[in-house]
Amino acid sequence: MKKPKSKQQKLQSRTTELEEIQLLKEWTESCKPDPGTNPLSLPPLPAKSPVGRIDDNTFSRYAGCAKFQQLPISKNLKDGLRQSGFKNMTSIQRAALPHALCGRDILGAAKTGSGKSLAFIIPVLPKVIAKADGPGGWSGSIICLDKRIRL
Ligand SMILES: Nc1ncnc2c1ncn2[C@@H]1O[C@H](COP(=O)(O)OP(=O)(O)OP(=O)(O)O)[C@@H](O)[C@H]1O
Repeated sequence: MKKPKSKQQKLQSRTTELEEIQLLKEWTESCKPDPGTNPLSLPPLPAKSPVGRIDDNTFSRYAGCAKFQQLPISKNLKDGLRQSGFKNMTSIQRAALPHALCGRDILGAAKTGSGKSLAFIIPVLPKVIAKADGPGGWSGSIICLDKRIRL
């Protein structure tokens, strides 16, 4: 059984989490794709190119990247995706995620089973986690207008 974390350990891990959130914010902001552009028109990152912070003021490009591991999302989320077998993004994910992660509204359409769910869930999770301990708690809304709800 896992030993419960001490108060000190909990504080340390929350501090690390907040540092990561700050880093992801800087990364997301500094490499925003131009509004209205289609990330699918950009080439994927070369296979072995560095991901994340490259030097003090430079981060890797995430628009056009083809792998979840190249996105500015937390290590926990990347681990979860990898453990679930998600490695390469589908086209709708590649097109939507770079804009959605930097806070833009997206209107996307893609056929059934093309991976739309992860395209809208991944951008919501970091916001929910960042606000988990803040005032007002956390929330996210997903409005589904499909035949199950119209019943
Ligand atoms: N990048 C990916 N790599 C591999 N499998 C994926 C990926 N993204 C989603 N999937 C899988 O593809 C299947 C369909 O995904 P999902 O349900 O998100 O599609 P959808 O476009 O939202 O479908 P619907 O139109 O029915 O709502 C699921 O089994 C999901 O786990």
